Amino acid sequence: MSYQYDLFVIGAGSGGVRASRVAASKGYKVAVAESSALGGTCVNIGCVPKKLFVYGSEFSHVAQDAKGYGWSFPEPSFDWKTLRDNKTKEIERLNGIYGNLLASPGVEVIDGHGKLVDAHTVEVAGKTYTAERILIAVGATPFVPDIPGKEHVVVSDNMFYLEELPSKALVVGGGYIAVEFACILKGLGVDVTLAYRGDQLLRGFDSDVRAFASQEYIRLGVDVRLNTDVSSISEDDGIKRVTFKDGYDEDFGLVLYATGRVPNTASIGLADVGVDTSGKGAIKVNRNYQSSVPSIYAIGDVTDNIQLTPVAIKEAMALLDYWFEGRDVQLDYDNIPTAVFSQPQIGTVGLSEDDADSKGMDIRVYQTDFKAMKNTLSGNEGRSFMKLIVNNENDKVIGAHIVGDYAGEIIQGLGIAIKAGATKAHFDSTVGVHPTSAEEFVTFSANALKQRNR
Ligand SMILES: Cc1cc2nc3c(=O)[nH]c(=O)nc-3n(C[C@H](O)[C@H](O)[C@H](O)COP(=O)(O)OP(=O)(O)OC[C@H]3O[C@@H](n4cnc5c(N)ncnc54)[C@H](O)[C@@H]3O)c2cc1C
Ligand SMILES: NC(=O)c1ccc[n+]([C@@H]2O[C@H](COP(=O)([O-])OP(=O)(O)OC[C@H]3O[C@@H](n4cnc5c(N)ncnc54)[C@H](O)[C@@H]3O)[C@@H](O)[C@H]2O)c1
Repeated sequence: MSYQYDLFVIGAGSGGVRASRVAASKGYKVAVAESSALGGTCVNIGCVPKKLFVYGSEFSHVAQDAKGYGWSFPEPSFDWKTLRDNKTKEIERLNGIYGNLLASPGVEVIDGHGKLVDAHTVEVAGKTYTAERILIAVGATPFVPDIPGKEHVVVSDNMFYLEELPSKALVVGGGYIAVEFACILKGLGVDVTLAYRGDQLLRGFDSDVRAFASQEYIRLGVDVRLNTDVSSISEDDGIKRVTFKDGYDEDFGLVLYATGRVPNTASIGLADVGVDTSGKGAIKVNRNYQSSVPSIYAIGDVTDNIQLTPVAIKEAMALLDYWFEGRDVQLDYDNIPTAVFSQPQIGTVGLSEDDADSKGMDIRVYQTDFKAMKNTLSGNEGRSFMKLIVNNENDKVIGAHIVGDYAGEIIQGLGIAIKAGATKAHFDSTVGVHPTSAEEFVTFSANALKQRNR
């Protein structure tokens, strides 16, 4: 049987772009269908514009912090449309780069929504295309719970194109997107309430990190309300009236729901072709990213594993090795470093203290919190936190956690050390970089041992 393409990819996001362009550069005839902009969530409505907004937001502290260093500025002011539109120009520049990345190895880009017709056929805008293999990399989309008035809320996708910034906003959720946007909005001058239904933000992170970060968000001026959930929302003349489950009402200019993301599989014909999915619509794959239909593969957020860009990219590379070198995929999902770009940032890699305890491991924990040097002259009260978890059985460092400036940058290097199996003795024998916050990780002494009741 001959097909038009060796590989047809649905979705030109983090995973789909990498798989398409590398497969084409290795000699496959490849097409990719994209229903929106090249680059996917990360480039257009995720990591990249989000980080640009974080930078924009952080400038709000500069004038205040610089005073103690001798600087004075006229009263600062902020123009939302300048930030929003400069961000959009930068994203459009990146879209062009992605177009070139795909064009140069000869990937054919097809505009439109891809839908499976059978195990080897995809339909896009009324035309059908056949391929020996189909890769589904359609990502995920925001999930909003079914509450009365859900039509009055926005999701992260909308935050990048708001016409105006509200003066007062409610952010609902307690994960990455909720805390990142609560801090972005606060820095941009919005009065922010962050409502989370659970008893602490950032489920899944180390408990001390969660408590410390939450305190720092409060210090920043975010009104963090735990054990709080919304029962309904109504709108009058643009003002959103939110009724909370305890019966209390409050008005906001904007309500952002950041309550998780679900795989983008509602309308791609999976059931018709026999591709198995989980309850949430995630495509079930084996270790080589092959679905229940052998010619159809899936990577990235659509499999609802770990929703991070570098994970989608690594999965694409692992799948290419499987196809081209015949090597079974051995991707190691342990010790994936990650950062939350809140203010302050969080960086984390390896096990939390809670994870290690629940595995019954014999551990010791070093931790410290301190005022970073930059905050001394500025008078900024913000503090940093660092924590190292060590396995007593073999002295290996099995977890590192930071809340503070540059956490995302610092954790990348610690990720390498932990991946390489570094012990506490290796950390101790490493010469610190002085004066930095990161040097705390190589100078933890017995004085920093956490008293644990175990
Ligand atoms: C606000 C936000 C901030 C984030 N920040 C970070 C961060 O800082 N760091 C990080 O690592 N991760 C971050 N993420 C997560 C990251 O964006 C995703 O994990 C990553 O983009 C997943 O890549 P993917 O290839 O699976 O899917 P995506 O990048 O989502 O790409 C899927 C593509 O498929 C297209 N598509 C969907 N359906 C179809 C169809 N039927 N036909 C054709 N095309 C289709 C979509 O338009 C999209 O372009 C963030 C996510 C969000 C929402
Ligand atoms: N810096 C980064 O790397 C980064 C940034 C943003 C997003 N992401 C990725 O995108 C994913 C999605 O982000 P997210 O913040 O939407 O999801 P998340 O899973 O991190 O957080 C979702 C939050 O919504 C809450 N929630 C879920 N259902 C709810 C309901 N019915 N009512 C009230 N609250 C509810 C959850 O308890 C949780 O706190 C993340 O898990 C992450 O993998 C990464």
